[in-house]
Amino acid sequence: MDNWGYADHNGPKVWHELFPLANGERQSPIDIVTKAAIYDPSLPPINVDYDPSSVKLIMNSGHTFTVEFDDGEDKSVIRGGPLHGSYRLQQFHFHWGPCDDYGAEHKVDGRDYPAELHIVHWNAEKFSSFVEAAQNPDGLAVLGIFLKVRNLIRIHLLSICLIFLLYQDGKQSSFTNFDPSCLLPDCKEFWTYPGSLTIPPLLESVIWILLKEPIAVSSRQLSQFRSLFSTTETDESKPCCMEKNHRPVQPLKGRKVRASFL
Ligand SMILES: NS(=O)(=O)c1ccc(C(=O)NCC(F)(F)F)cc1
Ligand SMILES: [Zn+2]
Repeated sequence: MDNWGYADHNGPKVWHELFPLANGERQSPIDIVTKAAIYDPSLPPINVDYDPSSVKLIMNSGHTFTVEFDDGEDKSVIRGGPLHGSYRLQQFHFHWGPCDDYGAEHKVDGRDYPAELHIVHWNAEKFSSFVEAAQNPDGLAVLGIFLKVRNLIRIHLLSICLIFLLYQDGKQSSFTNFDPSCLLPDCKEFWTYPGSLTIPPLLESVIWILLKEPIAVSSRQLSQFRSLFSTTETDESKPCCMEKNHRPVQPLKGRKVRASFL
């Protein structure tokens, strides 16, 4: 179990004690002030090319649930936008809160979304492993997608939840043929800025790409996220459930946010 979490005694307010980068110059998440974003017409569109067969397993990574992919070769990649070259898909996971009113990590003009999806990629053209890439300023690219509550059931997210609900003993469960591009909204307009991992060790190696258009989930699905850990935490000594796992927004410290749209 990690020595950090989201409670008062080990949460974001005290992460700097163990992880000094918490007070660094390019920390994430941030509040996207749309009026201050700089429209950059030279930004090419985002291009994802995911191979559904590269999905490996779904696991409880202690602070969220993570769907991992085979990143041993260039099977599923993201290109374009602010990126130079292709970045390889490694995993995706979610952040949520104790209720539907907040729980996403980034904000837009101070607005909270109830949850946020992070699709994590690493620069396999420049670096030989994810961990090496994670030590470099242009090593990682995370595609951030806001979730909004609409009580139409978004079948794909539902299928993830159902799969995850099947997994019982806190171990990982394998599943095949899942293409995360089905989780993306139709509109790929985005904001981009240089930032960091939003959980310790908070490495400042992430090029953030945040899609403007949220995807819809039902309130019931979000409650499934919160309840998942309560059903799987069979060991009484561990916290009963993961009711929130989002870091507050961090100071911009002079960084510029670019927009792909006017
Ligand atoms: N929430 S986030 O910013 O998308 C995020 C994405 C990936 C990781 C991660 O792989 N940590 C393990 C590492 F890199 F070895 F430190 C952490 C946070
Ligand atoms: Zn994340």
